[in-house]
Amino acid sequence: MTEICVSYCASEASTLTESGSFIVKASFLLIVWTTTMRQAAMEDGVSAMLSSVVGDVGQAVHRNVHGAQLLHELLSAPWLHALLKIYECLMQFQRLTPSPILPYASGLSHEIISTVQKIHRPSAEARELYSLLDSPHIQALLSSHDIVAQLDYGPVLPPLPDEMPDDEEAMRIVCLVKNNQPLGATIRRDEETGEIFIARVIHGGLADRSGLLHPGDLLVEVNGNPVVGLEPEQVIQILVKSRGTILFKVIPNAAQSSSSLKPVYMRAMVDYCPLQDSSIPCPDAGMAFSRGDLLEVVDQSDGQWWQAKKLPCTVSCAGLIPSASTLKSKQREQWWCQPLQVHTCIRPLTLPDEEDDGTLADDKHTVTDEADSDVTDGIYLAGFRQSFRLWRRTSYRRRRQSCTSCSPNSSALSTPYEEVCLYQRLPQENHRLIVLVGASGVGVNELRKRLIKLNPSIFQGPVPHTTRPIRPGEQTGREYHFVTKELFEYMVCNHRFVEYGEYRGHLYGTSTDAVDEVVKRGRMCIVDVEPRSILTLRTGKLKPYVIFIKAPSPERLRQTRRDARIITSYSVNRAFTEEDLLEMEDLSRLIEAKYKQFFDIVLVNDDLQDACIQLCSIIQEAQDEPQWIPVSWSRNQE
Ligand SMILES: Nc1ncnc2c1ncn2[C@@H]1O[C@H](COP(=O)(O)OP(=O)(O)OP(=O)(O)O)[C@@H](O)[C@H]1O
Repeated sequence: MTEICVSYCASEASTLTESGSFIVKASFLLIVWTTTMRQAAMEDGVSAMLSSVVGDVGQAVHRNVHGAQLLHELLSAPWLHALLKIYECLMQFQRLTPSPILPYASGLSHEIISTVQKIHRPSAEARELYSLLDSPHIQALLSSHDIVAQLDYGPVLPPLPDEMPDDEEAMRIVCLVKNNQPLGATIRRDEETGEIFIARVIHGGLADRSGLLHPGDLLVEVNGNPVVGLEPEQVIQILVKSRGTILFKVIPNAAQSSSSLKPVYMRAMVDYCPLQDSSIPCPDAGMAFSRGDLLEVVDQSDGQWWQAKKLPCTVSCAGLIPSASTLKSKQREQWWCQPLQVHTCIRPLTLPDEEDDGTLADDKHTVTDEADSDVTDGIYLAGFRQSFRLWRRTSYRRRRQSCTSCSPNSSALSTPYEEVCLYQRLPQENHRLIVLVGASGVGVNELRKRLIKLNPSIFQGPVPHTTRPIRPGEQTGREYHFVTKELFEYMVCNHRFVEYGEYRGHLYGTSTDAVDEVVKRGRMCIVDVEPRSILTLRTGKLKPYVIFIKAPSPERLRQTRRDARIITSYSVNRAFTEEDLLEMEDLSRLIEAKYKQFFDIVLVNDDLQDACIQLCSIIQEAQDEPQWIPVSWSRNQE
């Protein structure tokens, strides 16, 4: 069965059933009229008033007044005249119905009796009033009055018979007024019977808001044209050609479910564009999204196509998106079509690095493995040593060259959506792990260092591990955890490192234990990792909050980094070259494109001072304000 989007424009007006009784759903127009012309109706009748307005509007049509034609068609519609006749009957009925002045006269009588009783020296009239009201006859009379006054004597319409004969199906007539909004419904044709059905109603669209059209409703007529046997495209043509109002005759779907669906929140882990998807039932109703977008999925009743809105939401109407299983099968298809990629990123630990042999290092600027200043307020800033940073820098480059396809989103098995929920950290809970990622040289370490220096009793970095020999003045557990190569390799085998690598024959790494240690001490742990390591850190226990440090615009990058210095494996503290800046911009773009679904926020490192202030307030919000986290993190705390 093909499904097609009803893309003409309409709005709800009224509906009638043809089985004797009527349901009147007054349009906005009628509501306005009833309030403004109620008084006029008492005297002249609304029908007469409508005729005179139609005459006036007719003159406006002759004068080519903008919109007058549409209004004239609307006001001349037979259904509106019929509706107003019904309204007049109801008004007349209301006028003839006596209405009580007081619905509860007995209450007033009791109030008067108790007031008179309290008078110190009652007058003769007061005494007479008291005996009158207190007499059983008057009390019985008032009580009978109240019973009658409180009864509703409105006309009771007979209910629809439960079991209607087959030849007398309840037909719903839905009258809609064309405007510039899409109807928000799709139709499909049953290939066996040729019948046209409403396939789906888009949440928040006009059809949904009218409450008159539902999935499964059988479309019988459109503007008086029987549609059985027509192709969906032909039905659409009728709709496109119609002007003013559109009349649908539908047989409601008896099995309609009235259950209100609870929205589910998902983070998109893949990109999707409905215009490039030939399998979507209606591309016009589709909603594009990209990785990292937060989606409010309002309808999952169809296993293949869900309905969702993008948050923060600016439109009331939902869009069609592929369900998780539909996206997964698409991913699998794509994966099989990809050319085979040989991954070269897996290298033995002991393989010497071409950049690591030391012969390339500038003799004048030998790397000494010293940090600018290791100590602040008597507290050591761990993780800022040059060798450790250089290992990160070289491993970055190597991976980038050799393994551009090795990203989470290229995997056929990656989850297309991640269910999320709002999480508010309680004061007694551990702080969330703060993860900074960014292109090499963009300023991740600078920002991290400034943050820790600002308040070392709150912010702290994990102490890295290394196999390089301890030097005089160093302490294990302060600059590094100095361990043997065997122990390091044992930890690697046991997945105890967030990331690790080799630099000039020595191994360096950040262990999960070191991160835990900071968190357990009640501090806020700030780590700077390669983007691919985010995956290792994404656990319910650490609840990482990932901040992507982004390079500013090319002009601002050149302006702000004019006096900045970087360390490379060739030299320490040299100025940025044009090549460095181009590489940084390129890498920044690449990282964002590949990993943005894991970022909680993006911070542009333009002016250093401003970036630092922003970082502080971002971290405070991350810890104290409600944030979206994967549902699995709130369930398990492993
Ligand atoms: N916004 C900025 N304005 C000016 N200079 C900056 C800014 N941010 C960082 N810098 C400077 O740029 C240089 C490189 O920054 P940093 O050492 O933090 O890089 P990084 O991102 O940690 O890269 P790597 O991990 O390769 O060392 C430093 O000298 C730093 O002071």
